[in-house]
Formats: sequence, C-alpha cells, structure tokens
Amino acid sequence: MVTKLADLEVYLVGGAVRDQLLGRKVLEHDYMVVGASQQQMLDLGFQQVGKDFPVFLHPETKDEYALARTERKQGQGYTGFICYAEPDVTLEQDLIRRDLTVNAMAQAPNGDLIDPYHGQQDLDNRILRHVSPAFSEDPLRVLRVARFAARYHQYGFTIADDTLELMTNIATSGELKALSAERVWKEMERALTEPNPEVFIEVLRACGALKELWPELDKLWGIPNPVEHHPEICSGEHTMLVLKQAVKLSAEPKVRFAALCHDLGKGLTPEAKWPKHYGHELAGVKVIEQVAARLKVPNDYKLLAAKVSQFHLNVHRAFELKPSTVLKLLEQCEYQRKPELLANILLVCRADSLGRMGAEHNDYPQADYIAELANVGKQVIAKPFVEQGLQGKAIKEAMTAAKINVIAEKKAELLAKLS
Ligand SMILES: Nc1ccn([C@@H]2O[C@H](COP(=O)(O)OP(=O)(O)OP(=O)(O)O)[C@@H](O)[C@H]2O)c(=O)n1
Repeated sequence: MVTKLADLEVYLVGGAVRDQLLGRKVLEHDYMVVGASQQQMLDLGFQQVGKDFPVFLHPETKDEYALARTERKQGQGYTGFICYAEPDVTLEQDLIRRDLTVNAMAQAPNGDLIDPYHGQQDLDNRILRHVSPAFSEDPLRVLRVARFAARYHQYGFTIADDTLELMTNIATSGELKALSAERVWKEMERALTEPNPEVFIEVLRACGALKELWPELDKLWGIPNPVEHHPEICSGEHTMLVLKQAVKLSAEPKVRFAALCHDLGKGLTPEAKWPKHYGHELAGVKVIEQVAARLKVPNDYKLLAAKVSQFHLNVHRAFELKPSTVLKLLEQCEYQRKPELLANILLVCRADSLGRMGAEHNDYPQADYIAELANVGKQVIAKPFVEQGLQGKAIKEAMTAAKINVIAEKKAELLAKLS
C-alpha cells in the first residue's frame, strides 16, 4: 500500500536517461510511477497536470511524474488514444509504447538501468531505432525522429533502415496530414534550434514527409540554377548550404527558417525559363504566406522570411543601388522601427551568398555596407526642419531628401574604401 512518498516505485525515464548516458546535460527529469493509482498520487500531495494522461507534479521538486500507462490508438489523429493507467501496468508495458529504443530506458533510484528494448546498445552504436510497431500510432514521431537525428548527428547517429521504412510508410499513408499545425510547427521550430537542422530536412525528405508537410520546399530539389553562380546547381542543395551557413551565423530559429524560405519562389518558375528565375523574390513572398498560414508560423518568422525573399537580390546588388533605392529598401525593411529585422535580413543574405558551392569562405561586404548606410539614414531627425517652419508633408519630404544626401555621401566614402 502506498501511503508515503518513499513507498512509491519510481523510475527516471525518457530523455534524461538517454542524455545522461550520452554525457549530455540533463535539463528535465521525467519520472514514471509503477503500481500507484491516481487517487494515491493526489493523496500524497501530487498535483495533476495532464488532461489526457495521468501526469502529476511532485509536491516539492515540481518534476513530472507519470503513472505507467498503455495506450492504444483509436481512429485517426492524435486525440484518438485509449489510455490505461491502472496500478497493474508494468514498467515494460509503458516502455514499449515509446518511440525510440534510446528513449525507452528507465533508471531505478539505485542507479540500475532497466532496458528491455536494448536502448543502451543502440545508443552505443549510435542508432535511432523504433521500439515496436506502436511507433506508428503517433505520426508526429516521424518529425521527432528527424529532430533527434538533427540533434545527435554530431555524435554520429543514423536512423535504422527499418525505422526509416516505417517513417516512409507513415508519410505515404497520408497520416501526417491529420497532425495539428501546432504540433508540427513545434517540432519544426525545435528542430531549427538543433546543431544540424539540415539533417532534419534531409530526413523528412528521405522518408517522403517533406512532400506532405512542406511541398513548397520539397519541390526545390530538381530545380536548377545557373551554374556560373551556383556550382551546386540544385535549388534544394543550395537551400541546405544556406541553412548550414545560417546556423554558423545565428542561433535564432527564425533566421534559419528564413534561410529555408529564401528561394521558395523558384518553385513557381516555369520550366521553360530554367535555370533563370526572374521575379522569384516577390513570387516567394506569396509562397511564404501560404506556408505560414498552413503551419501557423509565428508572425515574426513570416515577416523575416518574406522580407528576405523579397529583397535578397537587392542586398546582393547593394553597391549598384542608387541612394534613393537604398533608402526605399531600408524603409521597406522597417530599419528604424525594427533594427533587429534589418540585422537578421542581412545575416540571411550573407548566408545565401556564402551558401553556394565554393563560396563558403567568401566575404560579404554588402551587409556592413547596408548597415552603415542605415546608420547614417537614422541620424536624420525632424527637429531642424520643424525649426525651419516646415509642416506636415513638407517635413517628411525634406527628411527624405536629407536622408538620400547622407546616404549618397556615405556611399561614396565606403565605395572609395572598398575599391
Ligand atoms: N510522441 C512521443 C512523445 C514522447 N514520447 C516518449 O516520452 C518521452 C518524453 O518526451 P519528450 O519530453 O517530448 O522528449 P524527450 O525524449 O525528453 O526529448 P527532449 O530532450 O527533446 O525533451 C520520450 O523520451 C519518449 O520516450 C514518445 O514515445 N512519443
């Protein structure tokens, strides 16, 4: 009979066991409780937090404690689960419903590892492998595996062949379409923070999930670019190179998302026009809006991606732009109200330029050049024009003329230095 906390049969489970064995920092401790009822947990002072599952917060540590449970799928989609969490559910029964063997290990309080599905062996061999056919019960696991592959690529992990086959079956069955946009986006966003987000995209592509979830991106493979600017030719390959450069430049997932989106407009170029892509910048904005609406992408991600798509070629051509065009570009990038937006646009443009085969170590002086012109533009203020007695529209016109002047002066100075 469980009457005090010390009587509970408790195991550390999931990511904490995995990451501890990998020598990684453990941020979250999840525990499983075997042999207790929901009422006993409440009587011990645990606070129930799970709506769908019996998950509780420890009265003192606030760590998550879940009752051992089995789950069976009922119908399509995530909500259709029959969950059973009575005290007779065993540790092994709970572990077998989990996604990957490396996630299906438990550790007893005395340190013993309970590993009925050989997670440690897979961990040592650097393999992501599903535990059982129950893997398919939650299609989101296709994205989870791709995300773990992106995270653990640095340790040499690969996906077991039969797991990739299972993921392919899930993707081609159309079941990914039943996932809510919120769950899909959450996985994508997390994947974008990993050290190798390009692996996430490559895995999704390899199992056919990218085509289902993000066809506008999937389409870029096979669309050529002019070889003189893009020795890698393929737009999909180029996008992966840009993403890798973006990872080097910024930890911000929205910068990485914008890198993925910057050439989506190329998917709309009629084949007869290949390998050129006139107008893909503006065409891409519509595609990004469509992707953002479908995946419920946050507005700041959408805004950055759309601006990068629209203006990346202009930024690349920065030195050729007239001062008035530079000012227009800066204003369209909301350079005064949102300095971070312009800084991120310039980062992605740099990633785009360096994300071409053989260009990895090139310089990208356009970014500093635009940033410096923005700085001088910002310094023009309304006060002197107001003091001259100008009003309303006249102040705005005078300020614009003054901004163009200071930009022209700075442009001449910077170009003289660069030449
Ligand atoms: N769709 C899911 C979600 C979770 N789990 C299981 O629940 C555990 C905890 O899930 P979560 O906290 O999402 O993942 P972690 O493995 O802890 O990974 P992360 O480090 O990304 O938090 C996982 O280890 C896995 O055993 C699962 O099998 N299927």
